[in-house]
Amino acid sequence: MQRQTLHNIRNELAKFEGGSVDLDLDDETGLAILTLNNPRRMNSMTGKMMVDLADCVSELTKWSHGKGLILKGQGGNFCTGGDLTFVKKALHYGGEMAAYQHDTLTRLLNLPLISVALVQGHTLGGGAELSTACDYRVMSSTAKIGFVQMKMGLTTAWGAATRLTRLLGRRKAINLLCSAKILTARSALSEGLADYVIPESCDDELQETKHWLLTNMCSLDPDVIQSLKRLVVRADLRSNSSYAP
Ligand SMILES: CCCC(=O)SCCNC(=O)CCNC(=O)[C@H](O)C(C)(C)COP(=O)(O)OP(=O)(O)OC[C@H]1O[C@@H](n2cnc3c(N)ncnc32)[C@H](O)[C@@H]1OP(=O)(O)O
Repeated sequence: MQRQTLHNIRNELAKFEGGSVDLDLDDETGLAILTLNNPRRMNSMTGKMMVDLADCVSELTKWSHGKGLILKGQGGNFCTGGDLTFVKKALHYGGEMAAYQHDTLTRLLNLPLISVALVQGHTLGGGAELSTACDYRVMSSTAKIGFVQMKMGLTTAWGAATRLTRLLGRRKAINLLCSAKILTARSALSEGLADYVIPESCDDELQETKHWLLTNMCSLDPDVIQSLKRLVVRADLRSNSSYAP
């Protein structure tokens, strides 16, 4: 999509205020924390949050010290999708909103950083879609995740049908999308949607996720990690021509 068109959509989305998306970069560990911050509405996304997320992703592309990224929600839930008060007001703008999110989430997935969604509490609809824009999903033992859009008569609009099919294959993707079932962390792990379930006894899930990422995949130099991730992205893009919604 043309930059000018995205710029115009951005100006419209920015009018729908509420919440924020906050970025914290730690040069020492090489880990960035990206926080969806609208806890009163379970971190569901307003137009302004979509714009914030796009800006954070742009900032992350320039972070030379970076190795990994953790995407999380504030206050115990990951994200329950679009903020329904905003979505109802912006229904006429659904196509543009989808195109904007699609561009941002493709850029997020293709960042030269190893990304993990820390899935806690409720992760529904667009929230489940967001989690698939990370390389990995670490889940709290009590978290639940579901692509529930079809219950509202909607399809996935933020690119998850494509990403889920790549992750799990056609049969599982169709099953999750068309049943709208909500998976526990254990079921998500056995389906291959989650990569690690944090033990119930853990009292600091963010710290545990940082440890999981640093010890498993981010122990090397940032230059090496960024180069390897770029190679994987290039290989992926070569074998699949586009990320459609
Ligand atoms: C545009 C992309 C496609 C989409 O993402 S469509 C949206 C898909 N998401 C959903 O359908 C989730 C809607 N929410 C729910 O079903 C329930 O809130 C949920 C997550 C099961 C939690 O239930 P409970 O534990 O009983 O809590 P609750 O309902 O009282 O929620 C607490 C407060 O959070 C609010 N909330 C949760 N999800 C929201 C959303 N997506 N948009 C706007 N507000 C949302 C909810 O309205 C409530 O606020 P309040 O206390 O009534 O002011």
